[in-house]
Amino acid sequence: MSPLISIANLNKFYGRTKVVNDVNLTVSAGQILGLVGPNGAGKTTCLHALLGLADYEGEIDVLGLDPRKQREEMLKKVSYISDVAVLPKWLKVSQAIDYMAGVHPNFNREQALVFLAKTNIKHSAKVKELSKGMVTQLHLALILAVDAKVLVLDEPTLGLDILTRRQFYTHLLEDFYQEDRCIIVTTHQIEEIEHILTDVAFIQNGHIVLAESTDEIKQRFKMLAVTSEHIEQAQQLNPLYSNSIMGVTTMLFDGVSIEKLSELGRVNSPTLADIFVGVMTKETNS
Ligand SMILES: Nc1ncnc2c1ncn2[C@@H]1O[C@H](COP(=O)(O)OP(=O)(O)OP(=O)(O)O)[C@@H](O)[C@H]1O
Repeated sequence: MSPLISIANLNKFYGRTKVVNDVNLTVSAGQILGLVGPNGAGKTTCLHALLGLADYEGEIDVLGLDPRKQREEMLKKVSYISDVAVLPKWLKVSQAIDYMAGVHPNFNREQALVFLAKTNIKHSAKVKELSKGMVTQLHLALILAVDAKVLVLDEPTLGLDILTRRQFYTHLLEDFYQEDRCIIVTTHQIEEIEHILTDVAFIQNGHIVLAESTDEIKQRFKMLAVTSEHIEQAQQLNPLYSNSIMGVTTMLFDGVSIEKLSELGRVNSPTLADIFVGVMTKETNS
């Protein structure tokens, strides 16, 4: 089955500065890809290219369409929540729903109402009367009720409290995710979305430094709590990073067998955040 999104040799310059550097990525049905990178790495720029919001060099195919030339057609099947999502302050919740039902051919009013019923948002309320989290929930209700094959989320939970952030990702899985759809999500709170991701791409300085399924990544990387007498031996296996706190040294390894590491201490599975720090540290030092 061909991917729903295919990005090939994507480059983007602002003036003379290259901010996206030869990015290649595919996302297939059923995948939830986390695009993770430090500030200014190029995540939003990649997403804007994908949505036809920014010009670029390279080839992007979304659902068989070219975002530059067939944007209107593409947006019938693609939903997007950006980190700067705003809704007009004077708009009533009921008007927002009517508006979406009027303009979007694939908007499902019933689904939006079901979603809103799970919140404290009143239909008669104006956007200016809602808290920041409620505005995001309203936005989410509107977007998730669009029958889209592709959902693009750029820091969707920015400014929300931890309970609302958790709720957001639970709703995403329960109310949107299906095997025939895909999601691309960027976030700095990688630990909060780790459990929902099927795939991860780490990006630094516009360049993809690691792109794999979360299963493969968990196989590849191992965390070792090294016993003191084995620290030198462990160093020789080239850890991505080494950290000593209160007399315990932990090291992150890429591609070293569990058997070998077990001889040197206790082996654990690192979190994606650990791996991200390790890979970024290695890239910065190399
Ligand atoms: N309109 C613009 N004009 C000039 N440079 C820009 C513009 N938009 C983004 N950039 C630059 O492109 C680079 C990538 O920015 P981008 O917003 O894609 O990063 P990001 O990974 O999304 O960052 P963050 O996590 O901070 O949101 C940055 O160096 C930024 O300064």
